[in-house]
Amino acid sequence: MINLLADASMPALAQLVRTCQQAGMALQLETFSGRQPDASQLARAQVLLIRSITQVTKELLDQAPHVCWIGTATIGTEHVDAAACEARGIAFVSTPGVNAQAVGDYVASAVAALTLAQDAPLTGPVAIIGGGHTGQAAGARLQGLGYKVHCYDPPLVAQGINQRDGMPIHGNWQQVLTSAAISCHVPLTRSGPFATYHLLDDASIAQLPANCVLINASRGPVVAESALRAAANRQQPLRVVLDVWEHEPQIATDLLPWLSLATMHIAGHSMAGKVAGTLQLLQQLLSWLPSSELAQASGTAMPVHELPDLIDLLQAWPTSVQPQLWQANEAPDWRTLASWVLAIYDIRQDDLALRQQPAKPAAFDQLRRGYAHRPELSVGQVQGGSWLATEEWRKRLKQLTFQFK
Ligand SMILES: O=C(O)[C@H](O)[C@H](O)COP(=O)(O)O
Repeated sequence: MINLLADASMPALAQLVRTCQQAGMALQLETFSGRQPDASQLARAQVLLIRSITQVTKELLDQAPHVCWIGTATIGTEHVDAAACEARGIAFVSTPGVNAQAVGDYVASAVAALTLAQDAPLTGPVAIIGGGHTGQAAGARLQGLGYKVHCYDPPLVAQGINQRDGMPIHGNWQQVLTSAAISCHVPLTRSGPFATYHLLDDASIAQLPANCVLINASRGPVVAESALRAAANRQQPLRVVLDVWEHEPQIATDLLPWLSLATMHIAGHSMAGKVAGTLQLLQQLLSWLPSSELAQASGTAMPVHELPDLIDLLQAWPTSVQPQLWQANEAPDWRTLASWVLAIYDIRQDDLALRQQPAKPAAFDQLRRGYAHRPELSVGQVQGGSWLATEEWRKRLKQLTFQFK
């Protein structure tokens, strides 16, 4: 028998484990709520399934002598000491790109809400910082909304990559700082030639043009909160959107009145993104098990392809797959597109929810745990006139992930 210890907020996990058990696998599931599992749970576990809030340190590993596989259902991995896992022969996997579509939607919703609030579209190009999965998704959504997008990613440039999905890739930081909007999509790294810790510091933020939109849906410490505080104190006219915070689960409550939009690290929390994370972990676990020392303990090995697929799993959350239909006889203008985005995912509701809570760490965690089953923009379907047949509009609707006939 293999003991799986998992974060309780992993949708679809119980169903997936049941499927494995029905196929004859000897798996036993135990869950923990909150940030860290307790010592007795760790002492029993052989497989650990986590999300971003669980810190896997040497101390945690000391309490988990039987753990030989750790999977995080997230894109970011800085919460896991990967070197310590390797030193103990523990396999460690993550789920790259799994909630990138949700993060792209979040950025689209932020820009839609801010432009409608000022009744004016962005007036210049948009900079994406980081051309990985989430950066590409955010860049595509913004191109779909009609903006010119460029991407700052010196590591990609160093590999000779200068273009991705219609986005020029460059290493010119000044070009970022003169953009009408900037959206951060980098992992948090504290050392090395491309460290991202405090990438947006006081010197950079002070240079941003008036009315610039700055979105951080990557990791809190990428944008120095002290630099935002200084900008707020000098009343610099910026529109800052924070989903992540430098000292989570404690948020910078003093900044809230100055921030345009503030949310509780939920940019990637579409239902499809969360379920896909759980599914991808189980797929990776089933692929690894037969060659591992746990092979015998797990009994019959179930082939990965026998796991249910994402579409089947999502049927348990009908609102996350329900189509949203628009009829448009003429090509939509920027306001209409923004309203379509907000009709599916309205970031302003998440902003309101955070501002209504006493901003204590426990309340932040509770808001995240109880987060609604958010659909992705891909539930949007557009029907209309001849404009839909043009190559330009087909491309833009695809970038927004809307379906069309
Ligand atoms: O790295 C990621 O994938 C995201 O930041 C993730 O959405 C965080 O969500 P959590 O794992 O904390 O639920």
